[in-house]
Amino acid sequence: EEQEEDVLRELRLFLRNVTERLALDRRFKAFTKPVDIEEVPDYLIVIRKPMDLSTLLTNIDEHKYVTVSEFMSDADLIWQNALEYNPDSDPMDRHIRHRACALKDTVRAIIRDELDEDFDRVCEEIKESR
Ligand SMILES: CC(=O)c1nc(NC(=O)[C@H]2CNCCN2)sc1-c1cc(O)cc(O)c1
Repeated sequence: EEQEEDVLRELRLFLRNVTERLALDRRFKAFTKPVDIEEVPDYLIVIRKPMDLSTLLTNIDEHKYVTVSEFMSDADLIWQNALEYNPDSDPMDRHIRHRACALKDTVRAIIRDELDEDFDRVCEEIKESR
């Protein structure tokens, strides 16, 4: 009902704010847009579920997420994919892995510091009721 839509609207505002802050962070430039398959032709062979910060924003606007946990599953794909695609000792691989780990830690720190656990519980209850 109306109260549920108010909660989900507030969730979308929170998730957009988090995602936009990540997209403004220069460390995460490589994660802001889908990997360009022209530039990186083997990417889709290695990475089955591509994800990036602009796609997270599109998903938010399309009401894909009812809980923070669902959002986190997609957000985690970004750094997990980067670690998987860049496993080598190559300096570029190490550079991307370092940024992927920074993204993982930053997302978790923001959620820990800024997500109210009672609000999260209400979202989880809406999800279970659907
Ligand atoms: C996001 C990601 O996972 C990514 N990984 C890369 N790895 C490499 O280039 C390594 C792979 N091993 C051999 C030596 N090169 S480049 C790259 C990337 C960076 C951007 O600025 C935009 C973009 O779309 C993708």
